[in-house]
Amino acid sequence: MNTKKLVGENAVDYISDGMIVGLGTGSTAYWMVVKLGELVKKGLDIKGVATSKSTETLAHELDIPLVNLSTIEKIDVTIDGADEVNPELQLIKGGGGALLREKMVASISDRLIIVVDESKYVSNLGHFPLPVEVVPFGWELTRKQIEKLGCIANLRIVDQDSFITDNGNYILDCYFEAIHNTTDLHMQLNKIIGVVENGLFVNMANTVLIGLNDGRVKTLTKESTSTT
Ligand SMILES: O=C[C@H](O)[C@H](O)[C@H](O)COP(=O)(O)O
Repeated sequence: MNTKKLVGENAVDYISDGMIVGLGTGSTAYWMVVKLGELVKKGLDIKGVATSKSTETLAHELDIPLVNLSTIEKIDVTIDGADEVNPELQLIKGGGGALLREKMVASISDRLIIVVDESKYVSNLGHFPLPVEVVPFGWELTRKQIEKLGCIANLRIVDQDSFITDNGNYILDCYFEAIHNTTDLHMQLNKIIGVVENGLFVNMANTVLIGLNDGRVKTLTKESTSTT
């Protein structure tokens, strides 16, 4: 069972004609974008806003019309993946390095819908290392400041080189044993000079769709839970 495909495709039910849609990044959001491309070919009239260069490329390949974030004031719905989700619908994102653009898009979205497989649903955030985007200048100093908050922060390396985000920055993957006060940590991290943004999404998601191994999809909102 490809639960990422299951839940990604399921999420397009939240999209309708005339909407501006935030297009998430990653291997789960991918399936939503592909399905949306099929619907656009059949006549669905929407405009997308990409959360990364890779999603922008995919949307172009699928002929999904895009608008630039700078030209709009609000997005009707954004559908995106996550690396961890807790029962309060708080998230860790940025495993693919797209957290800054994802957070900018989410911040002007009327509704943020998160699509994950069941392995991502956890009681406490923090087992997955928290990605923090930092400017390359003086990054070792920034790392020291971040580590004072109680973690080990590793520079993300890909193919033996520093990973560079779409915005030209580095990612520090921060290993906290567990993250209990997400609001405080979010604020403390973003106060450090040199930090651009962190991967904690607090009070942003409205709905989480979880693809279950038995082929069903669980829908979580702050008020209710249902499985279909
Ligand atoms: O930077 C990447 C994004 O936050 C992704 O949405 C997140 O890492 C989940 O990706 P995936 O669906 O590939 O596990």
